Order: sequence, then C-alpha cells, then structure tokens
Amino acid sequence: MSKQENKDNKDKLRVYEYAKSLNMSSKEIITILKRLNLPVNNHMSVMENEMVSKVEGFFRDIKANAAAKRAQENGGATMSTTTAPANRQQQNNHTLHDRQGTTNSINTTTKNQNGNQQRDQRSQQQSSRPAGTGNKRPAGSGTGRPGGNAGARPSGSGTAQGQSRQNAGGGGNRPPSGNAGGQGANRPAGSGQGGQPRAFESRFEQSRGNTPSTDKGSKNNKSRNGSNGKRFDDGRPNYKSNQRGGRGRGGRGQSQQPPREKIDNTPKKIIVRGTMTVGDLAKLLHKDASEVIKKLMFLGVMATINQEIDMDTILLIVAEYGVEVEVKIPVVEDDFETIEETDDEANLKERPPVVTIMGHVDHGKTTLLDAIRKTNVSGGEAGGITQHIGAYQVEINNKKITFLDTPGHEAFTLMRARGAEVTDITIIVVAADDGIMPQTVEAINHAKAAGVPIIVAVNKIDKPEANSDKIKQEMTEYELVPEEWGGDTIFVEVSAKKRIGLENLFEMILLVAEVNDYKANPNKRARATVIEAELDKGKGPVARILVQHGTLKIGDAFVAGNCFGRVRAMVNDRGRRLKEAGPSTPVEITGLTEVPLAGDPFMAFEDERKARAIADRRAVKHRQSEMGANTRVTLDDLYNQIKEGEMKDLNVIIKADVQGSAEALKGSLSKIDVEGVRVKIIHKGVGAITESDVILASASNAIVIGFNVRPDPQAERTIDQEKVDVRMHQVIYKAIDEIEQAMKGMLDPVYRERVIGHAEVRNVFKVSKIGSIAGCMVLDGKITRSAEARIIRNGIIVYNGKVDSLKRFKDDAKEVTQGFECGITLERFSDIIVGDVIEAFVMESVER
Ligand SMILES: Nc1nc2c(ncn2[C@@H]2O[C@H](COP(=O)(O)OP(=O)(O)OP(=O)(O)O)[C@@H](O)[C@H]2O)c(=O)[nH]1
Repeated sequence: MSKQENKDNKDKLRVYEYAKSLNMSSKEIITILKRLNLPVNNHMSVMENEMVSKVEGFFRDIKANAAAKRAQENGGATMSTTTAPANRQQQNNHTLHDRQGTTNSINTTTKNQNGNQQRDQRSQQQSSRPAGTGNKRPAGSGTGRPGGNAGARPSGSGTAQGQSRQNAGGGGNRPPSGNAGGQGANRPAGSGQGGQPRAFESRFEQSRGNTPSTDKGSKNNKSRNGSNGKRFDDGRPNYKSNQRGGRGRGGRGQSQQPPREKIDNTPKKIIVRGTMTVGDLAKLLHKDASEVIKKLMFLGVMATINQEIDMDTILLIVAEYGVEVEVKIPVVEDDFETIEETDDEANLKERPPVVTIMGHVDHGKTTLLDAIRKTNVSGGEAGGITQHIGAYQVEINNKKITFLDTPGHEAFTLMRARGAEVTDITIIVVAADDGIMPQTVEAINHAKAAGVPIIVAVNKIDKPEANSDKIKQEMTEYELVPEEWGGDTIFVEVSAKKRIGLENLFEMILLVAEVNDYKANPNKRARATVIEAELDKGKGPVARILVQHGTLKIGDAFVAGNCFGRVRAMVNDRGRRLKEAGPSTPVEITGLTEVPLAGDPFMAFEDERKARAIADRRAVKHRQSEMGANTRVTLDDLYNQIKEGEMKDLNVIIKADVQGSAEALKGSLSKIDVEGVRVKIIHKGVGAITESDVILASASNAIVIGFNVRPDPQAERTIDQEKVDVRMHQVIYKAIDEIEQAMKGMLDPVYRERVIGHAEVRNVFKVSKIGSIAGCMVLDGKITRSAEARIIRNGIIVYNGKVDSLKRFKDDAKEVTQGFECGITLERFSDIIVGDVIEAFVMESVER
C-alpha cells in the first residue's frame, strides 16, 4: 500500500472503530459482515458506508425479530416456531416445574436457569434436568472445553474476543448458544428473552441457507463450536484456538497452562432501587458491562455503558442471569406534601371539620370567632386558659368543630398559594345592616376558587335595620341561593355580639360535615400544616400546626417546610399539654430548630437524622427553585400549556376602574372560543389590583387583567414575588385580543426594555454641523454606542431616541462604563442642558 493510500485510509472507518462505537468486539462485527457476504479481512478492514448501513439493517432486523418474539411470548406463546422446535418441546416437558416457579415471580424472583453452573449444581430442580437442554452443562461436557469452565461462555465469547476469559466476571456466565432453548423454557412467561438469541441465531442459519438444527443443546453447541466459526455466537475462536493465539491475559506462557477453575461470583440475589446505568447493573451482577450490553442487544436494546435502562429491561437482564431480584424503590420523601397516601376505608375515622370565617371589614368576623370560642361547652376542657394557637376547637353535642383563628380570605388564600388545603368549610359573614361589599365578593370568589362549601352567616340581626332578605337577594347574584328559595346554600341568621343563632350555625356546620363525610386515618404518622410560627423568647421556635392525618406524638421527629425538629412539648388551644394530637387538632409545638412559614407542610418521620436530611435537601431545592423558572401561567407560554394539554381553563381575575368595564370585559372574554380551552373569570372587581388579587391569582394559577387601574405598591411587590402575570390595558378590545391571540399561540414577539446605565450631563458643547455634545459622567452601568437613550429632566422624560455617537476624549468608544467621562450626541436632539440624565437602554426580545 502506498503512503498516500495509507494516509487516505487513516480517515476511513475501521472495523475495530465501528465495533468500539457499538461497544461490541471487532470479531462480532467481522462475523456479521461475513454473514452478510460483505468483504472483510480483519479488524483493520475499512467499513464502507454501504457496509455500515447493511450492518445497521441487520441490527434492525434483530430488533424487529426480538420485538416480534416478545410480543409473541407476551401473548402466551411458549414455543419458538422459528428455531429448534423439537428441542423446545422437549424442554418444555422436562422443565414444567421450573416454568411454574419463574412465571410466578417475574418481578421479584427469577430462578436460575442460565447455565449458572455452581448454583445449578446445588439446585435439586435444575439438576434433574437432562443434560443437553442447554441449561445445565456438566463440567467438561458439551463444548469439550477443559473442566471447570462448564456453564461458562465458550472461550473467547467475551467482549474482548480472542482473549482468554476464564476468570470470574468477564462473561463467564453467558450461556453458550445451545443454552438458548433452556433459557426459553424456563423464562417467565412474557419475558421473552429466550426468543432473541434464538431469533438471532436463526437469522444466521437462514442467511446461510442452513436449516436450523433440531438440537440446540450442548451437543449441538459442541458441534458448532467445532465448525468453521461462521456462526455468530460460536464464531468466536474456541478455547483451543484462543490459546494458540496466545493473546490471553497470561500471554504465551499462560497458553500452556490448564485454564484456572472458574469461580462463578454471580450474586444470588440483588436489590434494585430504580433505574440505573448499564455499567451499574453490570457491577451489581459482577459482570463485564460489555457482556450486559450484548445481552441487551439480543433483547433488541442498543445501549451504551452509561445509558440508563428502565426497570423492565433491568428485570429482563437479571432474569437472563437467573438472579433473584428484590425491587426496593425508595419513596421520594423529600416532597412529602406531594405524596398521596391512600388509606383503607376501614382505617378512616370521622374527623372534625375545619372552618374558616371570611367577610367584609367590620361585618363581625372577629366578634363571631370570639363568640364561638366562648360557646365552647366542652366540660372536660373547662378551666383552661384560652391560648391563641391559630385555631381552636369547640365541642357541640359530642362533636368537635375546628375554627381557624385568622379570619379573612387573604390568609385563607395565602395558605392555598403555599399549597396548603386546610379548610373544609367557609363561613361568609355579611352584616345584615350593610349588605354585600367588595370583600364579601372577594371572599365568595376565593372560596369558590378553592372549591370549598360556603355557609352564609347573616350577622348583626339584632340591629333594627337588619334586613336578611336583602342579603339573600343580593347573594343570588353570586350563585348563592338560599335553600328556602330552591337553592343549595345554607344561610344562618346570627348576632355575634348578642350570641344569637350560634347553635344553629354549629348545627349547619355539622350538617355540611356529615354530608361531606370528612375522615382521616388517625393511626399513622402525622401530617399537618403550619398555621403560624414564631420565635418565642422563652420557648425558642414554636409552630402552631393543624394535624390533618395520623397522630402526632411527643418525641416524634418531623420536617416542617425546610425545618426539622422533634416534638418536645405540645399544647392545645386551652393551654393543656397533650401527649398526642389526632386529625383536625390544632396544637402548638416546640422542639423546632428554626421557624417555619405559615402554610408549610409538616410530616413526622421515624428519626431525627432522616428528618434533618430531608429538611436540608428541601432547603437546597427551595433555593434552587427560587432561582429557577416561574411555573405560573403566563400569557406568553399559554399556548404551549394549552398544546401540552396542561390547561383546560384559563383562570382570569379582572380589576377595572368601573363596574361597567369589568362587566364588559367579562362578557367578551367569556365569548372567546379557542378549541380546548376556555376563559374562566374567577374574580372581578373594581379598584386597584391588590395583594389579595395577586395571591388569589397565584393560588389559582390565574392571570390578572387590570383595566384602567394599576397595582397598589404592596401588590407590586407580591406580583414580583409570586411571579403572577398581570396585564394592564386601557382599551377593551386590546385586552380581549391579547388573550385570544395568546390562546391561539399567536402573540407577537415581546420586547422588554433593559436599562443598562445612566450618565449625567456635566457640560454641553455646541459644535456647528454636529449639534450639541453632552459631556457626561457615567453614573452607573454603562453607555454603549448602539444603545437607545432617553433624557430625564427633573423626573420627566424629554427625549426618547438613540445614542448617535459616543466618545472617550477624541476617540470613538464602543462603551463607557461607570465612573468614566464621555461625550455623547443623541440622534436628532440638540436641546441638552447641564443636569440632564441620559438613560441608556436596550430592547431585548423576551423568550416565550
Ligand atoms: N350590633 C352588632 N354589632 C356587631 C355584631 N357583630 C359585630 N358587631 C360589631 O361590629 C364591629 C366590627 O366587628 P368585628 O368583629 O371587629 O368585625 P371584623 O369583620 O372582624 O372586622 P375586621 O377585623 O376589621 O375585618 C364591632 O364594633 C362589633 O362590636 C352583631 O352581631 N351585632
């Protein structure tokens, strides 16, 4: 070969390179190429494109075959029709008991069948199998290899073919091809592994025009091993030829020695804790990764050493080795609030309902809560000092009701926004002398958005001007129709001040509770929600929590939000120390290491170390998510969410300057008709966008439309914190258009202005032809030549345009940064005066 040719060939793909890219041996590729009648000499032969595509086609065939085989075996077929039918039949007869055993244990236990010699010998069942089924090959039999290698792969069949691999690990347990039948017979129904190697072989046989042998047992295997090495499996040099090659581990010297006794170190049982990489699985099975990769290939899975394989595939591979497997998928307890526990109906016990009181300012929420607290008739608790622990319980007719002590829908929705669903029933208090007010409507909408039943308490009926019918009438506008008028909303007339009608209110609460059948399992570890928490000077961090499931006991380790601890002391709303607290019980606990947040989820864990680890991981994750992307609905990614089927309703909150525009917006938005999604107005009101609106939007994954209104300062901060999408408009049709376009995914690209720096004008030089040059000092950031700029004079924008030129002394500058002087001219603007501030900004397109 000439030098030039040599050089050219360097750029070509060689067999060994191609084999390496597939994690296969050159020998195997050569065998395949020969089978495909493609010209190949050795591992240095060049792989032409056509050859590569033919080999790939070959793999595809194997894959298809394997899939068909799997499907066939899954469908209940137990015999391979393409290969070795007679032998399969025979094995079936002999190994029925094995099949039984393995079929029953696909997921957990797969008994050994695959030539796992040492265990086989121990196994009574397996040893009863006749030799020749391929499953159990006595030492020295079958392949005629020296004793001790029995059951192991024919020499050279490992990944590094041609090398002696008598040692443990490297493929020692891969069954010879003759074993395939044996595997098939013993493989769990549906696993289908047995089919692949056979299908694979059969393909070769057919491609050579040979009829498949009727005996695929060890005998057959032997004869094939002794053949010219054209079969894929036994095409590898046999042991002797391998030794002649002298390329084994020991080199020449070793080739003279008898092979060492193979130690089968395949584990009897492994524990699988979820998906893992091929490499990790191989390690677990004490195998070469390449061997596992090959097995995967036979199963129709092309994988590399670092590729993660799923549970099903892991189980198939493990079954191939006949290793028992225990699947222990650890429950991810870090996000314990998302884990839904299902309890047996038999373990569920009735629990007190949890009630929140909401309503407009001064309609009597606090007075009602106080009145209810004093009504507590529970004898057992008498004498205790009332403690404020965020919630309290009353006992009426031997039934308890838990009231959350913080009235108002803001607190209620704030909890919801933090993912805590604490309330079962809401009481909307309306003063009978006043009527429905803006916050009454908000409260109704907040309760509705949460899907919590509403009881209307018409308060102050002691007042002469009280008109409860008027309240009922007004409430019908919000779809709260009294029962006596044919609706299903319970209205109770009360006087919180005079304590009239409270009994009736309790009865109605208990009635709603009975209908909704609130239950929980008290006999498991506690799950709760933090209602309030603070740092107490004497006690350290305290948390007032509402136990929702299970029972919390003194000494329990727990995680609350990102904090952890061990319950040191537990006090109820009467100041009584408790040893344990069951579902719907509010308690104040001490024993925390830090102060959690209201709305934080709480869960008891078996030990403090685990609780600490979980809390630590949660804290890290929390920090990461704070830095990460916002997951709230925004108009910009609305279309994607609709497309992905994540959204069926687009929740919208409307705030407008006058009732008329709010109504008009609502009417038009409801008419938008985009397939698969509809607009749902969860709240509309008049006035500035408030914090409460933003929290509701956050809790309900809604967007806020402000029409001729702005957010108040507090709301501004919350918008940033909660990352709620708020859109301001002054023209109704534009608002409608924006939503409609977003729903259809046709929003124009959005540009956002980013201020990059400010410069103060310290001198102005008038130059004829050029105009005014502003001698500036860059105050912050930088000014760039390509930036857009505006002039701010006494807080008012007097110019909007572009930077025309930017100079440092006499030279043009690309940018000038903070603390440096520069000369700036602006496009078509000369009226610069000393004291002006030039604000430079760039327009960036916002990613959708
Ligand atoms: N006559 C009469 N006055 C009542 C009744 N309930 C409450 N009030 C009075 O109404 C006023 C407001 O009561 P609160 O309980 O503070 O009202 P609130 O809804 O908690 O008010 P905020 O805490 O400001 O939201 C107080 O002066 C109460 O005394 C009632 O049933 N009858």
